[in-house]
Amino acid sequence: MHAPADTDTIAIRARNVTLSLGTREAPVEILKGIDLDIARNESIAILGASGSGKSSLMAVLSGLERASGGSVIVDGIDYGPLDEDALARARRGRIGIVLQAFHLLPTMTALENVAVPLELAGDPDAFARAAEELTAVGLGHRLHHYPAQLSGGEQQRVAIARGVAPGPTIIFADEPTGNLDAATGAAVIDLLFARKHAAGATLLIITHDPALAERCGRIVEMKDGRIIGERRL
Ligand SMILES: Nc1ncnc2c1ncn2[C@@H]1O[C@H](COP(=O)(O)OP(=O)(O)OP(=O)(O)O)[C@@H](O)[C@H]1O
Repeated sequence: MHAPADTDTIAIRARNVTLSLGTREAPVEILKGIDLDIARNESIAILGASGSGKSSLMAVLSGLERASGGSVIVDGIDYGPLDEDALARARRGRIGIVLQAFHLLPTMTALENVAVPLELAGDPDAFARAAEELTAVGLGHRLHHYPAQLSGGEQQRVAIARGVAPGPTIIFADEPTGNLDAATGAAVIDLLFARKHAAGATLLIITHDPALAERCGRIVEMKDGRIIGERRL
């Protein structure tokens, strides 16, 4: 495994990435040859209609799903030759994922939702670190509340704290404002960008909200498993 020369500037490099799911008899081609370079510290929005392949692309770039073809190099590490354990190690501490708030575990408090993944990753100060991160997203007074006791915006802030707490170099956010009203969504995005800047991380946001996409420095548009356009702001 060798690092390409431009590891210093490129966070993610995807080359001719394909993804086929479904069965062997009836494969469904979901990603159809994606080429994408994402620079370090960049903020990039992947915009596209429902079913265009945005979440699938995020899954492949974040190492949750393996590409069927092509190559994915993240932080200079080629995912291709890695076995499951090596891939999990490569993701740990490097990739932060902010999902929609409903993915919080309902039986755990806000603090536990953030701390337990840190603890599982071997952080000896998991609870202190989690409390710090929740305080940074304005939830220092809600540490022991369960998700059902929090508003939608507060739950999304817990999801941000959970994604950002391990100090990732790349943050992936899938529809982070999906279930929020416009004002709450804008506040959540302010917070996501603030945490991105504090961490000096690269940020990739999946959305079908053009207003959210405009907050990023670069917008890539997908349709039917392909990138069909891009613009820089
Ligand atoms: N496991 C699977 N098997 C077969 N097809 C799948 C599978 N997972 C996703 N798909 C299909 O792949 C396509 C892309 O899905 P994906 O979730 O990546 O789109 P998306 O752009 O993120 O959509 P949305 O905005 O609705 O979340 C869809 O047509 C979906 O039905």
